[in-house]
Amino acid sequence: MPKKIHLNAFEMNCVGHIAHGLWRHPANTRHRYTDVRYWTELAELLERGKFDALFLADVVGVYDVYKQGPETAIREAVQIPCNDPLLVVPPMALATRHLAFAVTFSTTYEKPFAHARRMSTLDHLTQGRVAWNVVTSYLPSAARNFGLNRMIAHDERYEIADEFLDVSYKLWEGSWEDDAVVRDAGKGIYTDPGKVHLIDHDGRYFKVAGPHLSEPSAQRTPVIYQAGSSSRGRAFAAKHAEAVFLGGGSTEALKRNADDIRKQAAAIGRNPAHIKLLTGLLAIVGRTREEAKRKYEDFQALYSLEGVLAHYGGGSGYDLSAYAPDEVLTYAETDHGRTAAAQFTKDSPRPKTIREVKETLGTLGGRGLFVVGTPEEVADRIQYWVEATGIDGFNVIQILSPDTLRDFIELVVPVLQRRGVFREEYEESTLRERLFGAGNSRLPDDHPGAAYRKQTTLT
Ligand SMILES: Cc1cc2nc3c(=O)[nH]c(=O)nc-3n(C[C@H](O)[C@H](O)[C@H](O)COP(=O)(O)O)c2cc1C
Repeated sequence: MPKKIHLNAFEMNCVGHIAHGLWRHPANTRHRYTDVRYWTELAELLERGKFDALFLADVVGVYDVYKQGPETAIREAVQIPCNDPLLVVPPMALATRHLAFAVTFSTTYEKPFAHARRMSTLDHLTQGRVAWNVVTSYLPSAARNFGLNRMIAHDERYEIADEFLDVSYKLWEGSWEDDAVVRDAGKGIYTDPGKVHLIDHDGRYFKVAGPHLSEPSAQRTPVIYQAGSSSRGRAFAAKHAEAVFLGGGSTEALKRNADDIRKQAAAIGRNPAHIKLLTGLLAIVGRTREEAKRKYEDFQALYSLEGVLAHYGGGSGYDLSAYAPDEVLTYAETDHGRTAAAQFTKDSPRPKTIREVKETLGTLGGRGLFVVGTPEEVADRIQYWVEATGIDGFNVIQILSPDTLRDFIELVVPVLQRRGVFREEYEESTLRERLFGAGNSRLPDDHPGAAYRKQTTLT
């Protein structure tokens, strides 16, 4: 029985998410992102395509590393303008019954008590169809937006994230017992106070008394996504993540990271099968190879290297405008994203000049798994990558919205379904059940969050 593949749509509440410059394409409707119907139409399309979820990335600062300022990012719409990822979820949840939603929030800048209630509210409203992409953030401008002069050091951001998750688990898993709400009109008791507990967390970074303000939702803890692939990021993923969005463009790097996360998870007593591993996929599909190639040439002509360099500068910390073309890019330990910093340096089979890095970045698909072809050819590559890396699925990137996903759903999904590697129908389920099987709406017992269940004292 071939492994069923998981598919998310990789999106962001903005005009320029990844395919920079393509907002200029006449068929692109991304400028409609401020219209709620843009989102409900996308959700309905994804549900028709039987996708697992819509994954909404987010940042809380402007990309201002490239050319030492935000001008390029602003001019090129590189993740600015950009709206809140969470507020588009309720209307999409109303327009669908099965599609789930992963929203990105930063443990470096959010506060755990308010965030825990926000996520419980979403889990209630979506009947358990929500995930949280846990990020530590990598933009210095984000630090300046939240009262800091510079970013907190890279590894310390993960220390904060570890404690943030512990506080969250105490609130989600331990504060309310499953039978706390009695709603006994005769006795006038809505909730049994003996079954709602303080958490009295007093840690290095957070002090939270509790109790949680939300009653238990279908999943309690939302499905935990994570996306950082540095060594500290992988250790964090091995402890907390239920789904990891792996960076690193080559199949070798992906396999290496996937194997390492599973090995680290097993070493701390987690079943590695309780972590799904995904990566980004850029697929340009046509009914014929010629049609696909024409689309690619059409998109490449509009792809903006300046926009990509602004995006890469924020993610990696490298301002490539400051280098001569023939200089070799060498790894520098910055406090930005180390996955991005490693991609063309220590993760690259050989040193690359700035000219070569710019050529790769300026080519659509240059940074990850990329395929141009017929539906069968795209499905072939998808199955090859799953077998070659051991990953469980993909975050499908949009070039034109919604044409890219519509092409994928109308042309590639039926091939994957015919080959028995993708669902033909949804089962009634929460997102966690969809990933890990019926009856698994709550965290598995081997997850660190489960340790806070059924404890009357949570300190
Ligand atoms: C594929 C991928 C997607 C990511 N998406 C986001 C995002 O939406 N928002 C964000 O702040 N960070 C995002 N990140 C950054 C990571 O969450 C993490 O904060 C950053 O990479 C630093 O971690 P690292 O040094 O372990 O890579 C992403 C990283 C990767 C590899």
